[in-house]
Order: sequence, then structure tokens, then C-alpha cells
Amino acid sequence: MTVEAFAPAKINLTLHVTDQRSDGYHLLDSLVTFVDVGDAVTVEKAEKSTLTVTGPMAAGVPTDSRNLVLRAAEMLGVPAKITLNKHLPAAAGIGGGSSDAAAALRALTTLYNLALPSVSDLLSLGADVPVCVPATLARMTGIGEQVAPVVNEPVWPMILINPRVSVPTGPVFQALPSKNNPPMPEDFPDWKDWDTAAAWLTTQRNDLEAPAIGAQPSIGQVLTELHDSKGCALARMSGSGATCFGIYFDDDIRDRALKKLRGDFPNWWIMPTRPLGHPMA
Ligand SMILES: C[C@](O)(CO)[C@H](O)COP(=O)(O)OP(=O)(O)OC[C@H]1O[C@@H](n2ccc(N)nc2=O)[C@H](O)[C@@H]1O
Ligand SMILES: Nc1ncnc2c1ncn2[C@@H]1O[C@H](COP(=O)(O)OP(=O)(O)OP(=O)(O)O)[C@@H](O)[C@H]1O
Repeated sequence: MTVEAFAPAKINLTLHVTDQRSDGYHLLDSLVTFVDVGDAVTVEKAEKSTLTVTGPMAAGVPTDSRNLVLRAAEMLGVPAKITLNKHLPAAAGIGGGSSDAAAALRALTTLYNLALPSVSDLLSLGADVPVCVPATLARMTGIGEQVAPVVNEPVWPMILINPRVSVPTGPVFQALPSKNNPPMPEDFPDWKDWDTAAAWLTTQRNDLEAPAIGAQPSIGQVLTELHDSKGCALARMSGSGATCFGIYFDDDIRDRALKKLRGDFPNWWIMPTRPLGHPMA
């Protein structure tokens, strides 16, 4: 028997850094969504764990115990033949490794009929792993261990752009000048009204945007191109970058922007997508 799990890209619609703990980790207040672009993890019972990485983004992805998918199997203590079909760029701010680990945990616990690990164990794989397990719109706080589901997600058309530069997360947090920034308001707007929802999002922030642009100026260019594309309601960076997203209200308008951006920037990774809008199976 094989079990397959989808590992959707994680998008930080907002990312407010509100404090820093004494161990150096940062406290966050982030609205996180998951979209229909992602990797796929397939697992099958085996005598010992093996990992094969395939797909258009396989190059450079570790196949040894550095890969979070193998670390997830090790955490559960179950051996499996694992295949990871890689579509997401790595070190890109869209949680590639974390979402793969979460998908591996969903698949392996189904295959072996096990419970999911505790939140502290999930966190030990990465700060983004707890939110990637349910993989549905959530408010993420703490350093990533507190995950509160949010309902009525807008499934608006989006564009993801990565200028094909990888950005390691730690140095971007370290370059952040102010660690004490305001959180999001306690209450969210009515997500069913896309105009109101997008207008509200524009009043929020990704505090890692400026330090990430400092490290990789091409992120600034990506944001300008998305922002200036016709019909874009909001352009923002996800996570610690470099991937940025644009939100549109209409598929045809989004598709025209997509065509123009792909024509103008043939070397960038540019993908149409939309939030999944429902819990993962
Ligand atoms: C930036 C985000 O992607 C937003 O969702 C996450 O907070 C990062 O999640 P992640 O990549 O799973 O992060 P980890 O692999 O746990 O940590 C990488 C590095 O980022 C920094 N880090 C991460 C999370 C956090 N709340 N505070 C931090 O300061 C730490 O220096 C850490 O060594
Ligand atoms: N399954 C995996 N896929 C890609 N990279 C992985 C994986 N497991 C471990 N890694 C390693 O993790 C590093 C960071 O990649 P990943 O895509 O997880 O992070 P990220 O884009 O920084 O995510 P975040 O959104 O949390 O900032 C890579 O450089 C790679 O060496």
C-alpha cells in the first residue's frame, strides 16, 4: 500500500515580528495560508527508510538525514520508502521543507495508523512545521507553536514569484533592526468580502521584507513588478523570502498579468495559484 500526501506551499499573508525570546527565537503574529502549488510525498512500508527526490526542483535538495522528510520518519520511528516530488524552490520562504515534513507525517501516520507527534516535537523539526500539519488558513503565534484556525478563507487568484535566489532564514531575522513591532489587530475583517479583506491586508506587514531586500535586492524588484501589474490588489513577500505573492480578484486579469510577467522575466519562477480554502485530507 502507498499513501500520498500533498505538501502545499505556505504563504505568510502577514508576518509581524513582535518580540525576541532570550534564546534568540522571535515571537510572531502571522496569518498563514496554503495554496494549490506544492510538492508531493509518497510513502510505502519498507525494511529501512530511503528517500528518492524527483521533479522539476529536485536539484540540490538533500537526500540524506538533512532532509526534513527523513527526519519526520525518524521521529515517528517507522521505516518507509519515501518519494518526494519537488516542485517548490528551496530556502524560498514558502516552507518547502516544513510542508514536506508535515506531509510526510500525515502520510506515515495514515500508513502505520499512528498519532501525530506532539507540538513540541513538530517544532523541533522547524518553526513552520506545526502550522503546516493542518495546512489550512491559520493565525500563527509564539515562535510557530500556536496555531489557531481561521474560517471563510478568500480563494482569490494569486501569482507567486521567486527570482531564483535562495535566502536562509536565520540571517534575515538577525538583520531585523526592530524586534518589537505591533501585532495584528485581535479581530480579522469579513473574509467573504474580498475588497475589504485585501484592503485590510494592505494595512498589515511582513516585517522581514526590508531585511530580506537588504540581503537580496531582487526581492524589491519582484515586489515592484507585482505591485505594478494590472489588477494586483496586494503584493507582499512570504516568510523570510525571496518568494513574493500578488493577489488578484479575477482569473482573466491574473492570467494576463502572469503572461506579461513570464514574458518580461523568463528566468524567474512565476506560478499562478490560489488558496486551497479547505482542510487537507
Ligand atoms: C519565517 C517563517 O517562515 C515564518 O513562517 C518561520 O518563522 C521560519 O520557520 P522555519 O524555516 O521552519 O524555521 P526554523 O528552521 O525553525 O529556524 C530557522 C532560523 O530562523 C530563526 N527563527 C525562526 C523562527 C522564529 N520564530 N524565530 C527565529 O528567530 C532562527 O534563527 C532559526 O535558527
Ligand atoms: N524536503 C526539503 N525540501 C527542500 N529543502 C530541504 C528539505 N529538507 C531540508 N531541506 C533543507 O532546508 C533548507 C531550507 O529550505 P526550506 O524550503 O525548508 O526553507 P524555507 O524556504 O527557508 O522555508 P520558510 O518558509 O520556513 O522560510 C534547504 O536549503 C535544504 O538544504
